Amino acid sequence: MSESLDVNVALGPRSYHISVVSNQFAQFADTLETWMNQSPAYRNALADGSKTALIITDRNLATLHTAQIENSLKSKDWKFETAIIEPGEKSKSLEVISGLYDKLVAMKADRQTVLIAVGGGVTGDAAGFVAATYVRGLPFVQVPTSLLAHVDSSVGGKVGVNHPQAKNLIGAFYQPLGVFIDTSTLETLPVRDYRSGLAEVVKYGVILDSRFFHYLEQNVAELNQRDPDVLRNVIARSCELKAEVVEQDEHERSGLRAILNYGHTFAHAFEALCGYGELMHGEAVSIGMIYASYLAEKLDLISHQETERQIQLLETLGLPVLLPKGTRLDADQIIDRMKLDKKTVGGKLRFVLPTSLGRVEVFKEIPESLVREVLDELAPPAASDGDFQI
Ligand SMILES: NC(=O)c1ccc[n+]([C@@H]2O[C@H](COP(=O)([O-])OP(=O)(O)OC[C@H]3O[C@@H](n4cnc5c(N)ncnc54)[C@H](O)[C@@H]3O)[C@@H](O)[C@H]2O)c1
Ligand SMILES: O=C(O)C(=O)C[C@@H](O)[C@H](O)[C@H](O)COP(=O)(O)O
Ligand SMILES: [Zn+2]
Repeated sequence: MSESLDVNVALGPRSYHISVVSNQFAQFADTLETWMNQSPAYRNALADGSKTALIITDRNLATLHTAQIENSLKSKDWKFETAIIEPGEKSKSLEVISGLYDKLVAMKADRQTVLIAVGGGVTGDAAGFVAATYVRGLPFVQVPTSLLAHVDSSVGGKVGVNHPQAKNLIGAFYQPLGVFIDTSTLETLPVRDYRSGLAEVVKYGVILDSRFFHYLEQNVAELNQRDPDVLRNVIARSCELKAEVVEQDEHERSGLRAILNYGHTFAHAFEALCGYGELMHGEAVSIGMIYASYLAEKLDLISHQETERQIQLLETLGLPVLLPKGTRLDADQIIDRMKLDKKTVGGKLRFVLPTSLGRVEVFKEIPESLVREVLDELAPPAASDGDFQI
């Protein structure tokens, strides 16, 4: 059995652990109780004998890993119910949130009922929003099961749902009590969802760590084969990098946390305009990073060679770097949607752009004409028969 790794997210009274393990779902309930005992807010719950939980999961996970969480809870005499949502981005909606509130009401949940999200980023973001808002806050635990959720969405406390016009427009910052990552979940993850997570991994290399970017370049074959040792390193390093940023700017006030948004200004507009779920989030981020890098080239911030290295790495990991052929989005529409991005101030777009591989900055004064040029020059060609189309 491989050793477990632990990453701490130091946020004062909201500090928590990310536990990276393999084939240790049986230990989940013990780990949960340890975290509760360490938490100033929730240690009394166990002392009061309150061991109730609601598991939120999606239909795919319900027949896979969720049963292992349920078995672990049963072995420690927890009382729980399981709510199942439909898989996919469309579940990040107020309608789904409303159904989950109804479930908590029916259970007569109280402020000590633990909410456990078992699934990918969609489940984690939606469940976290319920946890942040129901009775003004429930103890919340993330059990991420997709690579994207392991390396990004389960860490840092951004929770929420989409508005029909823009991604993640409704939400909160709400940190979990802990994050339980069992890497064995990756064995059942479909390839498209797996690759989607790799896009956020590449993002960390570009924004913060050129050595990590180089490590990814050197380990493409291992990543494509889901080599367990390489994946454990990649998951732990990604969580460490994200934790370091979140610790310094938890609520995205100083601007530092915005660097985690590299590629997302374009990506979120593409996701909303193509229809939620048509492009996976990581696919949109992969494409968005190349648009942003191309914009950075136009501003003489980086060389074309540095964009090419990102393209090469993303493509060898099986990710798209341009919108699918036949996608019909016009520049005005895209710019209009980008203005709903949460980094926008006073109607002016802000972009996270690379200044070298391993470093990005937030730019406030980018002429819209230059953004339009990028959108026009990278616009996808018309589709021919047999092409994947949106
Ligand atoms: N909160 C944040 O900081 C943050 C960060 C990045 C992304 N996100 C959000 O995360 C979402 C994307 O997350 P995602 O890619 O995990 O999407 P997802 O939750 O839709 O999961 C992708 C698919 O994989 C399936 N799946 C997940 N784990 C599985 C497993 N182990 N075996 C088999 N199938 C499995 C799911 O059922 C789903 O069909 C987007 O909504 C994005 O906006 C949030
Ligand atoms: O945690 C963050 O901060 C991020 O920006 C991580 C992103 O990968 C993630 O997609 C996040 O949900 C985007 O946040 P948003 O505030 O732009 O909606
Ligand atoms: Zn993202």
